[in-house]
Amino acid sequence: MAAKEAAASVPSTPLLKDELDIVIPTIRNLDFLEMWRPFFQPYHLIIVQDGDPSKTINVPKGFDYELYNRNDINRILGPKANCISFKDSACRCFGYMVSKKKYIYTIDDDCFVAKDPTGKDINALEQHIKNLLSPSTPYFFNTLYDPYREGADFVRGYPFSLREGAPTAVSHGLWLNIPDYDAPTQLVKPRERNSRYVDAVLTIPKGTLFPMCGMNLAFDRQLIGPAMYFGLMGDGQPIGRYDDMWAGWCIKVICDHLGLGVKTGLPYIWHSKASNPFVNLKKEYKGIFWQEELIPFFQSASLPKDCTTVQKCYIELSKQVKEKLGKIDPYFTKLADAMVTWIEAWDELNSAGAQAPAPVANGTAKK
Ligand SMILES: O=c1ccn([C@@H]2O[C@H](COP(=O)(O)OP(=O)(O)O[C@H]3O[C@@H](CO)[C@H](O)[C@H]3O)[C@@H](O)[C@H]2O)c(=O)[nH]1
Ligand SMILES: [Mn+2]
Repeated sequence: MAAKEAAASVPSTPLLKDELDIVIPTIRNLDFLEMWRPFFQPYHLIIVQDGDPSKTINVPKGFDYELYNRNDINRILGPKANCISFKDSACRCFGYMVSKKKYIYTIDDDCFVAKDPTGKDINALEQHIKNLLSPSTPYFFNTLYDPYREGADFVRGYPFSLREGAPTAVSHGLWLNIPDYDAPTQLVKPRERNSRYVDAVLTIPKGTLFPMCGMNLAFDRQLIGPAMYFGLMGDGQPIGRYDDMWAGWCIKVICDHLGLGVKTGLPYIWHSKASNPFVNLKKEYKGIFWQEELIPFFQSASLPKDCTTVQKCYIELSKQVKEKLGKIDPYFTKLADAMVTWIEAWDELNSAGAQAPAPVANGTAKK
């Protein structure tokens, strides 16, 4: 292909430029954005500042963003703000709620641009968009992985009636360098680094749960946004670092019920900072034994046919959480109530004609 033709084939406008927000939870600084600038600059950022709201977070020049700290969250949500975690990366879900876009990409501030085996910088956002814009295959496993990818297809024996696939709701990316291990594994393998680049995108089959990591995650906010609640974690809560796990179990049950797909695999980011395993152990401790009861709950959870919207599914799930998990610990009764508060707040902010949140102290709300 001649250079001129090649240049013409590259879309001049980045994909979904005005339909996607990038949500970043932070207690640190945002210098990591410099490395992402070529890929992120065209997009609008929603920064959720955790911790001390009086601290000023400096956003590198040239980025279009809005920033919310705890005072903003309290001001916008009022009493409902108690469903948004404090001093935990779970706070990021506030960004999903205030966004007005169809798609969300969320990334941690210690995640950098990784290189593929050829040494080329990976545009993680572009790959997530490709994952979200192509169908998933939750009903029948394609052994040649993503059949919609250039140079692949459905293999012999794949039912033609299923080749249209299902709409993709979630794209779950992975990490080179520091893998997302739990504290016990971090303690046993402190020097383990992930150097294995697997060039594949897989649909997680219907009926199978997975441990969703919020570090490098994209989703279709219109298809599954109201279920992407990251729970009650951090300050004042008996558990931490199960924010994304909780959300992942809830969204997978709902995606399976609504016929939506969840993909995992490419893209990779470079995860640079290993959080403290001893601090993590304290945060995770209860989750490590609770999850032995949580997983069977989600595996057997079923939603009635009249749950035809994400909100209805989520409210029904919260009822089952209260009824079946409340006996494990009062925390789950509190969490079930917070799930309802989250949906109420979501609907308040996202109902037709809802007022956009007032401009924020640190940033320049662009809405
Ligand atoms: O109290 C806090 C702590 C952190 N953040 C911001 O959240 C992300 C992740 O923080 P960090 O990189 O320190 O933690 P990890 O252990 O690597 O996080 C992964 O584990 C899960 C924790 O729930 C989560 O899925 C992953 O993110 C950074 O951007 C911090 O600045 C915060 O907002 N509040
Ligand atoms: Mn990290």
